[in-house]
Amino acid sequence: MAPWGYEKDNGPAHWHKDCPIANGKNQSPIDLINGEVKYDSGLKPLTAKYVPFSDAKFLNNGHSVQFQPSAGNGSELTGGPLAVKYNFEQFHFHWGNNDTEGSEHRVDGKMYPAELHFVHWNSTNPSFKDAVGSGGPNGLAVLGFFLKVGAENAALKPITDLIPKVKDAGTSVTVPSNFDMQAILPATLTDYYTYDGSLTTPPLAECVKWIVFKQPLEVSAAQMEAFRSVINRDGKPMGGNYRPPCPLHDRAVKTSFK
Ligand SMILES: NS(=O)(=O)c1c(F)cccc1F
Ligand SMILES: [Zn+2]
Repeated sequence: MAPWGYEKDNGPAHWHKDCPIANGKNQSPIDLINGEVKYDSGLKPLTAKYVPFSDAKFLNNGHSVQFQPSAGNGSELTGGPLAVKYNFEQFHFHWGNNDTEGSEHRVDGKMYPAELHFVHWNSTNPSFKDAVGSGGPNGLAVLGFFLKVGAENAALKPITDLIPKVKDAGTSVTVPSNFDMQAILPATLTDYYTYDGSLTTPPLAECVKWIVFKQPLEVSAAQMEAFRSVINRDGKPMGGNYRPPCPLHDRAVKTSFK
């Protein structure tokens, strides 16, 4: 099989051949159906403490554009449904070729134009890779933010301004050290959905505590167009790099809000 992607010949319907867990019972993303979620008053806000990175790259890996520090720097996530501290690993995006599609998670069947994932790994493991393979839903904690078109996002502008420099697959650029990742996040990380799931790309490991925020972030139309100019490994627009929703099976989706 050609390396996995999102085209007809290598897209989500093919992934099960190399990753049989694709048909597992804890797969992501899912459709977050408000009539089926359950409020949990024990779910407190998340706390993200992000320290500016002196050496980080922004890269086009052929299926997303990704902010990737060269090493950890004490940036961490705690609180919410998490029992321990999680180390920041990377953030990346999924988006569509028009404003009616692009997000991985959906809310009552509605897709947003894009979704931003902040990936963290359980600090009781020696590395990100070990956390992915650690078994069970506590290896990674991924924060999901929906993006909708509106005002320009000043916190994301240093990143979206770099997109033209990573238009082609396999290219990367150094991110200025004064980039303030913390500024991307809302001041309080309160209203979210949380459930046990998987990576949404191969290897699709069922190792993720998903935390998807109810309130979308805004980006400008120009910032959305920047994403839509990115090219994938086959020389086609990368837009459409989202997996469709997977069956919930007997999982519960909890909310921190009523
Ligand atoms: N999309 S996702 O956030 O599940 C994800 C990860 F967490 C880790 C690696 C790749 C990837 F795509
Ligand atoms: Zn993702």
